[in-house]
Amino acid sequence: MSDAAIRVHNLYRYFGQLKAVNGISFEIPHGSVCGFVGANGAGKTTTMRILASLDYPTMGVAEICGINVVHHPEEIRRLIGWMPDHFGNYEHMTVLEYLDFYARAFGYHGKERRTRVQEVMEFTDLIPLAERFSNKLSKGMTQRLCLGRSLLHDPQVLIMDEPAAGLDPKARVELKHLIRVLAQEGKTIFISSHILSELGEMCDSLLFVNNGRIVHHGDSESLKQGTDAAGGVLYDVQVVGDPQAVSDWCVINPHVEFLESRKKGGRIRIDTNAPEKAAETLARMVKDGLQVVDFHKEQRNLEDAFIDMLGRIDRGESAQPVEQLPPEPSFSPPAN
Ligand SMILES: Nc1ncnc2c1ncn2[C@@H]1O[C@H](COP(=O)(O)OP(=O)(O)OP(=O)(O)O)[C@@H](O)[C@H]1O
Repeated sequence: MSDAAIRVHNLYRYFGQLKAVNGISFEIPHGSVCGFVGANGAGKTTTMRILASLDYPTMGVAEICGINVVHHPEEIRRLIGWMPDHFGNYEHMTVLEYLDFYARAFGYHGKERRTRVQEVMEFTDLIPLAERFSNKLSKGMTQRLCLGRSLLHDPQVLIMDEPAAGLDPKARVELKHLIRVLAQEGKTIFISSHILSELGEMCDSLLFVNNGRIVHHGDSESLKQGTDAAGGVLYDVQVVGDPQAVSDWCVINPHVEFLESRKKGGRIRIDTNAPEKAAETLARMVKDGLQVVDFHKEQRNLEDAFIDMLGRIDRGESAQPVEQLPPEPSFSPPAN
């Protein structure tokens, strides 16, 4: 048995001929924040719904804290907080009534119920909105209400499907702050989003999915510092004196290409990822008389790195889907 908070092993979900989830495997350790990224239709919601025990896989295993989501859905619903991408709220029900209703549904009574609702409203800053009708909230307030609802039973694992979609920048910052606080409290958070730069900031790891398969699982740095489409690495070089010296030097040196001028030097491309090659290039520059004051790998943003990776996969080049693990026994969903 795995001690991961979330474990998915060779998971498949077919809708007729469509392979929405096509053999994915990953583990997310306790207390970490993992971003789930992919284009529209990549299979994120389907995977999350299976983890939330709202759908059955065609084949494979999904576990939360070592508990199988298909075999023990009731236990899973105690362990997880589920924040769907769309959620319904009720007309003529205030924020307070709404949360109180769900607290009852979770089985809380009397003082304990009032305390839970109060704590959640404080955390999500909903107290000033307690008497507001829940269907008359802004998108940001609605998301805070949805987060509050998912936290009522103090779940260990939070599964959030596109929580930042449609939020203005201020509401996004507020949501990010709440997620950070929850992470500091030790909750495991699995969050999907299209806003890659924000995910990179708040996640310990990123899981990229494409056409139902995992294409990258690692931290955002490893993705941003990857190679370009042809395997080269980009560097920023700054020199004292004439910046033209950098481009002149590149013309007569193999394996190095000058890409564009910068105020104090230029942007160059070294045609291999090997660090020795970078060290050798820098040493040669200095030996040839360039007064180099800065020489560093260019940081690409996550969007560019992701698009680049998808391009390579489409062309059948270097990046490959993460290796598939041997299958575990499949099962048939219960008949009910
Ligand atoms: N109940 C269903 N019946 C048939 N096809 C479905 C069903 N649910 C999802 N799909 C299809 O499965 C694929 C994956 O959908 P999914 O919603 O998981 O993607 P996603 O990555 O969450 O996309 P988005 O970012 O647009 O929400 C899509 O092609 C979708 O149309």
